[in-house]
Amino acid sequence: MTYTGIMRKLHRESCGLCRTELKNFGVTIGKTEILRDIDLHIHCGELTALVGPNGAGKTTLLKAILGEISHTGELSFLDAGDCRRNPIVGYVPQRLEFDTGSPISVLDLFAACLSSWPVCLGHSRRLRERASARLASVQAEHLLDRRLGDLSGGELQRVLLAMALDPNPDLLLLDEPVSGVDVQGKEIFYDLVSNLRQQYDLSIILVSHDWPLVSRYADRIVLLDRTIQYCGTPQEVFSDEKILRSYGPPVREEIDQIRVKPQIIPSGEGVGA
Ligand SMILES: Nc1ncnc2c1ncn2[C@@H]1O[C@H](COP(=O)(O)OP(=O)(O)OP(=O)(O)O)[C@@H](O)[C@H]1O
Repeated sequence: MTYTGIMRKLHRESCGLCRTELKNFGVTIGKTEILRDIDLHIHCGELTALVGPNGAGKTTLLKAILGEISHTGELSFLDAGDCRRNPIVGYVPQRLEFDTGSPISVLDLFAACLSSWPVCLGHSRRLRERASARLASVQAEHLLDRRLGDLSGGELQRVLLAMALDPNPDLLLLDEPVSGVDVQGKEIFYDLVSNLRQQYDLSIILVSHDWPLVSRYADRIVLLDRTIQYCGTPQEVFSDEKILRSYGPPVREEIDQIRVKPQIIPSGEGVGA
């Protein structure tokens, strides 16, 4: 195979070799230990759903991976050539806080993040093309000149997703990215994420309380409560009576519904946490 052929394979299909590794990872804030003993491999082309009760430490884990708060243990990215380095991390927050009456456009937002040139002095053609291409990858090119405050919840999250893909991340973090969005908007968003995972061979961690969506889109589920309680495919999680028992009545009901109307799409076998 030629070099170009290999590169195309690495970048367009899941090579299964690249991974972000968390080893003996923990977070302590003040005297409070919030996370401990997290050992996790997140492979390329894989969507890992992070599920757990309120206060389990899900957001804290994402913040520590992003470097917003300090952690103990190791975080590294291993590429297909076995080179270890810090991962490039993309992040889509639950929501973006901004003044909805502000005249700022989607292009202005890209400009503020991608360039040091003052937004009020206009945008270069190059920046416009770059933002446009990123938006096209999430089917949102038409939103480029729209005012941020005029976007629907689903459209805004797609814009944030496009921004999280620039530069190409090794690991994409999604923190309940569509919690306030209607069912159709949610499906559009997750279909996109699922396609991007394959197209760009992305590793993704998705925090969600939405069991039906998780069962449909995740390759792997990590149950977190201060540390990893369980790690397995959706099929393994939903067929483990012990796990179902320990996840309380509300979750149990949702899971029972999923089992009555199965939505699980079989995925790869490896769960190697
Ligand atoms: N800066 C902080 N100082 C002290 N404790 C904190 C701090 N930030 C978070 N915590 C605590 O850490 C625990 C985990 O919080 P975190 O927000 O990560 O949970 P979560 O799993 O994301 O919860 P939820 O599902 O409700 O969003 C909580 O008990 C929270 O009160």
